[in-house]
Amino acid sequence: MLATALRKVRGTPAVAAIATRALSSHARDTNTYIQQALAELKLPERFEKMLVTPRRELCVQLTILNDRDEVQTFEAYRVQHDNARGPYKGGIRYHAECDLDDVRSLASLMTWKTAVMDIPFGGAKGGVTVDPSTLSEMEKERLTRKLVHSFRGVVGPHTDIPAPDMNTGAKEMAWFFDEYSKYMGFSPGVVTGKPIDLHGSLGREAATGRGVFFALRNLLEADGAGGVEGKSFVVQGFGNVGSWAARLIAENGGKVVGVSDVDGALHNPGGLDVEALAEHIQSGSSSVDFKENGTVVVPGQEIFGMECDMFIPAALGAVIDAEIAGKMQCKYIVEAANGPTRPEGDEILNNRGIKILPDIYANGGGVTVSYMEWVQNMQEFKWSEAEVNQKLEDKMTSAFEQIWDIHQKKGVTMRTAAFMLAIEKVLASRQLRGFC
Ligand SMILES: NC(=O)C1=CN([C@@H]2O[C@H](COP(=O)(O)OP(=O)(O)OC[C@H]3O[C@@H](n4cnc5c(N)ncnc54)[C@H](OP(=O)(O)O)[C@@H]3O)[C@@H](O)[C@H]2O)C=CC1
Ligand SMILES: O=C(O)CCC(=O)C(=O)O
Repeated sequence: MLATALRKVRGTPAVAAIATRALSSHARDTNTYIQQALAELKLPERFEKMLVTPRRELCVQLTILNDRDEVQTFEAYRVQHDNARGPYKGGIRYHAECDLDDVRSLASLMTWKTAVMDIPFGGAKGGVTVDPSTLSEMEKERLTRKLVHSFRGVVGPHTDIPAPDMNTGAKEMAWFFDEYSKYMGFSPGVVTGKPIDLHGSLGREAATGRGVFFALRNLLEADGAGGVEGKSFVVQGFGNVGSWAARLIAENGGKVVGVSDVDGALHNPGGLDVEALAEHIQSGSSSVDFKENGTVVVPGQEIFGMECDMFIPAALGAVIDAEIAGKMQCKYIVEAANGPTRPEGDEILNNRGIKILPDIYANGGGVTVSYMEWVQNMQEFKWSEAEVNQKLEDKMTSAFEQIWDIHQKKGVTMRTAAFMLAIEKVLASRQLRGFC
């Protein structure tokens, strides 16, 4: 059916450059990757505009009273990119540098990610321009509840389902669920990534990092490089995603030789004690105060030049530009972060023979288990953690096999292969629904 659907839309001139006029770097980068896949698919230009343009963008001002009774105002965004395959889905980020362009790009990536992972959702993303470290717990709660007040008309269990992203987690999702339920009645399915004791799913907290682990293991095996054991890894960002990925790598015999966060980077060619580092950070200490034989503290930017088998960006987007790409000393990059590699960096890495497993697959474990949480909420049952992890592993493997197959058969990068897979699925749904 997909082949028929696509045959009908082919046959007109291949895509030309898309209009990037109003876009700054993040959205333009994502659109470049879409263009590259569209060119391979030889799809007509008219689809390009439709695929890159979000369905809806909501920009609001959130005003709260801070703990000193002063008025504080924050910009917040929800971009709903595409819902052809199901309700919009995507996290909410709290970050000082988050802006509409950033959220636009992240929302688009969600559309392709849910399609690659073959879960019945579309793509959206939310963000608040705020440095959460400057807010107290009470202020963060007020801000989150205000966000629900502004977004409640466009989100819902069958409409748009938010989740955690950078600097948000189970606590924020609990406030979100509670506030939304005040307006709309009991609605656990409005948001995923909730605490286990409040309709969250077992396995969701670790899911993105666990998915990254399955992804990298699949890549090494398919590429004939063997297993994780004995290989060296560098992880940029040691939050939810980076720390879980690093833990699973270490648990499976991999050597994590470098990690970084906002405070700086740690380097230990013999392999860091990841569990001890995670406990150290969890206790409120800075990563750079971690003391271990053989571990040295270096400036954060040095993480990119560390020698390793595999580099895992797990922090912000757009960190690997042309200059950084020229310095990297790894064989593989597995994109745990969203949008970490800029197109000019991507080209250099491809030319250097460094293989990149793209974000829209590599970090798809989070939204996949979010889908499982939503299913459990809607059906009012609970899967065990082992069941969730097994379903996640199956999904990660099945998506990988499809990407690898396109990569091998068409001779395109894994990024282009993943976008090709996703675009075909979204277009087929769009066409079957009548392009409305
Ligand atoms: N959470 C999820 O389920 C999913 C997340 N992602 C993506 O994964 C990435 C990480 O998200 P997540 O782990 O949830 O976020 P967290 O907020 O839990 O962690 C982010 C980490 O990145 C670090 N960091 C931030 N800025 C820098 C910097 N300039 N240099 C080095 N490290 C930095 C932070 O350091 P510090 O702690 O010092 O602030 C922290 O360790 C993001 O790109 C996100 O979009 C993708 C799919 C799902
Ligand atoms: O869990 C989700 O629904 C979305 C997570 C997310 O924002 C992402 O995958 O980037």
